[in-house]
Amino acid sequence: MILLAPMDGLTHVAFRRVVARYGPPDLFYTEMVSVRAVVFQPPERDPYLWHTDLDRPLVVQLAGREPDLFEEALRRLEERFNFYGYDLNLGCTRGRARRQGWGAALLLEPDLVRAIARAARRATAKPLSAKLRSPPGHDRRKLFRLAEILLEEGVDTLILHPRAPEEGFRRPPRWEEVRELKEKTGARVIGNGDIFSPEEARRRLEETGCDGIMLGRVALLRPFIFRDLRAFLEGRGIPEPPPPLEPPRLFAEELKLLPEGLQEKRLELWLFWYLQNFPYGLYYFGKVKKISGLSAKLKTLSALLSSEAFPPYPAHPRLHR
Ligand SMILES: Cc1cc2nc3c(=O)[nH]c(=O)nc-3n(C[C@H](O)[C@H](O)[C@H](O)COP(=O)(O)O)c2cc1C
Repeated sequence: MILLAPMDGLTHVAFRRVVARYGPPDLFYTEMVSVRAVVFQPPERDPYLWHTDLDRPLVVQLAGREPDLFEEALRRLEERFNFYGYDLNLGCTRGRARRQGWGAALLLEPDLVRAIARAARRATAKPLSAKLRSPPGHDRRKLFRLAEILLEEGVDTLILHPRAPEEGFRRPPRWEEVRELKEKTGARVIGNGDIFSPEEARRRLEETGCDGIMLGRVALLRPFIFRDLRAFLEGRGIPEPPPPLEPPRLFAEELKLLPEGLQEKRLELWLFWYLQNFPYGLYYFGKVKKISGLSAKLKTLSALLSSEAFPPYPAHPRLHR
């Protein structure tokens, strides 16, 4: 199983459709959606939940800390849409999540995790995953205990990004924890973290015996990675990359699905990552950011990228945000 990771501000419907047009993963994930927003606003009008037939099967990732809000949010989503499944965010380390005590903050609250998983399971019979970071200090005992709790409460897939919250993206992920989690639980385990090429993807699958991998930033740099990875795993070799201007053109077309007020910001957020494919990418990004308007931005990009080509894999982002 190859999954597209949830990424805040980035894995919206427009981006997912670009990915789908090149070659889809087995499962798409939305960016995280707050349970509070789902409960207190009309979900149909929430662009973070918009989706189409192309970006399917789609899992909605939910973030929050109140079990009753998880339950109510899931009921509302179940009544209105036909998502493939849901995911509980137990890994986000961003400021908002830290301040409000959700995401990775929940790794230290096993009783609350149990209550959330139980409430979620009451509200849906669909596939339910939980995406975790390793607990602080890479405490294995805590990791296995959390896994046990989640599985007891009916979560069917564990997705592990084996970095502790305090590490941000600084230290390499400890993939041996993915293998141990699989061995220890026998559950469906998906590994995530620092896969930047088809070769690395295959190595992680082979080394850990996990059931699948989830790709995040490499998909921002190469939205066609799922096509490449599938071809590579099937022994067909990696196809030629598209011209560098093609993904931004497709992206700008698909952005029309989002509210107008969001389109330019979303293009910028993505270009910050995408342009890191190229040695002077951050300089290009600075130039494009200064120009206002979608079509003016594209025109500038077209000049900047006209003599660029994708370097071979691995596609490493040089900077984080
Ligand atoms: C910009 C950005 C936004 C992210 N937003 C989310 C999110 O909404 N929910 C989540 O569970 N993880 C989020 N993550 C973490 C990714 O899903 C993933 O676990 C992490 O990037 C490691 O995978 P990678 O090395 O393949 O990028 C985010 C990561 C990045 C870089």
